[in-house]
Amino acid sequence: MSRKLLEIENLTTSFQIGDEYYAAVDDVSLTVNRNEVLGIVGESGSGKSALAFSIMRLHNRAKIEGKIKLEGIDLAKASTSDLNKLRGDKLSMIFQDPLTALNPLMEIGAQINETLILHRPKMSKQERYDRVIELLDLVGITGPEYVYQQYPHELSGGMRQRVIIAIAIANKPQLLIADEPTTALDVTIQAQILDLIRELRDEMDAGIILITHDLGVVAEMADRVAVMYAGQIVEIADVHTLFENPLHPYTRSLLNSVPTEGQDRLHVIQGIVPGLQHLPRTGCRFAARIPWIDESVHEENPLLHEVTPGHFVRCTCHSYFYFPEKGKEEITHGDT
Ligand SMILES: Nc1ncnc2c1ncn2[C@@H]1O[C@H](COP(=O)(O)OP(=O)(O)OP(=O)(O)O)[C@@H](O)[C@H]1O
Repeated sequence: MSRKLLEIENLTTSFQIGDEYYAAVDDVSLTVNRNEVLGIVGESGSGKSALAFSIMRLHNRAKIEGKIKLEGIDLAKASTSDLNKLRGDKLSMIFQDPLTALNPLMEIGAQINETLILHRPKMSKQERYDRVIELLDLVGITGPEYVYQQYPHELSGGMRQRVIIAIAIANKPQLLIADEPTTALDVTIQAQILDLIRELRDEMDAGIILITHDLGVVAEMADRVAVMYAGQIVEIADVHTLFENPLHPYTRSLLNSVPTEGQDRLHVIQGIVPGLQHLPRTGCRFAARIPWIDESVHEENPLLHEVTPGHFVRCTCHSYFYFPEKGKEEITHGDT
């Protein structure tokens, strides 16, 4: 069986603002294998959630171009009824905000039960009840029989997030997308949830897309990492290579803005990701945020280059990049 689970080819997702369409995901191609966690990192507004929502086909007014093949089925072209069959079954997502993702008026057990009724209609009532209890237990909720009858507001944030995960994994998805699954949680709960996601990958041979701002989480969890900036992937590599030898100025700036022991000064990335209407659409999109780098070193139409097997970086400017705090004589690839 092929290890490739998801193959995204030249995906562009655009939103209409006024009379124009603007791409929030711009010509993205990537693969997720079975039993693999692909981390996606980037600042707010870089297009990570837009990519996740495109894979789930949850945008109702976006224009989607390109291919999103899940085990050969092109989700970009799938009908609503086919998507309804796939979502919550082969394909699942853990959303950022556990409170808004749950129905406040419905008991926890009934909410998990719903997805079983929808996708496993042949299960008996007793089998479904047993499965819900099993799922609550699996996500580390103690007293599952009691929690079954509780309402979302009666649970802590960490427990609600576990319920969301129980719903997402109820039907053993092949692809699980986790969008900032632990942002709202304290550190101990965060570690437990991440362990759980790792177990899922191994037990279900699932592919996982983990979207996060937190580079520590990525370092710990991901097998490969894609760095997104302004709707594009600017670097992709296995996790070890990305942290040991980051090349793109954006990746290096992100890594260099994380405090480490013995570091006297942090690099602050200048500016912010521009809004959709103001994104540069030609040239190196990161150029404006590294104005001390000579314009001539950017490619006119930056492409992803494979620098070593499996390590891709966009634009040739990485060869000339240095941190202003360190000075030009410090140019060495990956010296963060
Ligand atoms: N439905 C929409 N209509 C118009 N613009 C949108 C829509 N959804 C997202 N955008 C824009 O697309 C760009 C990418 O947004 P997205 O939410 O994907 O970023 P992100 O990297 O996930 O950020 P965050 O980490 O804050 O969730 C932003 O400029 C955002 O304002």
